Amino acid sequence: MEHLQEWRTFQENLIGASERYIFKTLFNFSVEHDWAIALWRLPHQTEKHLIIDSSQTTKVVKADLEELPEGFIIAPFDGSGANQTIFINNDLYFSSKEKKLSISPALKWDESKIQLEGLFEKFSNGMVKNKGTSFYTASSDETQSTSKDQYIEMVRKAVGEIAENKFEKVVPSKIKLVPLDQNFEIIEIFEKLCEAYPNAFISIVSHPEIGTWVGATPEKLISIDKNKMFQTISLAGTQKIDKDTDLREVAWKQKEIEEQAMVSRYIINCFKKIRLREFTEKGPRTARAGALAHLQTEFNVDTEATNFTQLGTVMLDLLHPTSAVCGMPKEPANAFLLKNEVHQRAYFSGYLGPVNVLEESRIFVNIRCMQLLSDSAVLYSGAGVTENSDPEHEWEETEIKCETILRILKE
Ligand SMILES: C=C(O[C@@H]1C=C(C(=O)O)C=C[C@H]1O)C(=O)O
Repeated sequence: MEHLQEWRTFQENLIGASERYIFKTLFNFSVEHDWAIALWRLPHQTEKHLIIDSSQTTKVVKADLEELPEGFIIAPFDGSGANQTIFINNDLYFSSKEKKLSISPALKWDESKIQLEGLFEKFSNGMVKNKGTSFYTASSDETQSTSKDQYIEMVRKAVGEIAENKFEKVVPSKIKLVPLDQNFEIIEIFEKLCEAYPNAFISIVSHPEIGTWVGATPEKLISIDKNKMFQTISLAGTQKIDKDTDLREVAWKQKEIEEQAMVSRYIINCFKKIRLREFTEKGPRTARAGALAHLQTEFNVDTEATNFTQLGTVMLDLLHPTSAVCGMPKEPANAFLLKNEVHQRAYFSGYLGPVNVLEESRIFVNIRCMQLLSDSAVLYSGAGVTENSDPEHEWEETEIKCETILRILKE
């Protein structure tokens, strides 16, 4: 009974507190206790979700959406390397809509009570008011930005190998090291990203093992909604647009049209592999991602009508990494990247998102993102190279893609 009263007071305090204060307290408390955190906002929504895994263990998982409990998944670009697919279990869940913290029924009340006592206290004392928000910083080997010459050389080499028919498309990436402002405040960055990019998936993953990744991605990998509808998209082709550009007026060149068609073809091939014919295809149409426009085609499947309940898991396995971030065919393009990219992609161009939260799974490609080090950030971006690529133009494209995050850091 005593606990119940404490819990009620705590929930009442939450209602009176600001969203930022709540996020900050939950981050600081989690980092003090080695708990993992994921904070996100879905495209076209205002509700923000935060989950905490209080197990103090790193959960390495297989991306099996039907088997996994409620939580948040983050997978690297290359699962055969040093980085692994990690799951953040939903032990504690906070929604900005309900302004309520819920404890997973799987957590035993007595045990969690001991852990949460400090949190109750922290909240009522307003102990974090004058402190910045803490986050994990994993060590990173990346100490140098990719130079323009380096990148252009890599694109030239890629065009050469495409001319030799080694592959059709490849997506070389680069990194950009940026010092962090002394007053860097991660929650403020999150809020600004949410505001600037209403149709992106905004997220922060902060985990003792993998550090902190922040992103504003326009690219859905797969989703399964409450009605068991499956969706994936092909997103590629890039051009800069103004704030008030009418998307219907945006024209595309042959290079971009072909580049995006390749991604669609890749998705349809995945459907073919599993003999699934009952999908609908919508597009391509122009989609906005901040100051950029992309070409996008939507693919939808009713998994109940087709009696294919594991479609999400099967497609996740087949699709990743798609030709939007790796290349086509996958194997030779991937071999090119392994050989020619100097940096580790780690979780860049991997995937991430909530799994089975409120009966939905929404997984996105981790692009337009950065990894946070203690006093700097590593930004990542790539550009699709085909036989018609102009190296200088591709470099410019990677610069503009970095701007998605960079302009918010500079604000
Ligand atoms: C690889 C990135 O973006 C991908 C590549 C695109 C392209 O080559 O035109 C467009 C959208 C994304 O699928 C990135 O943002 O880093």
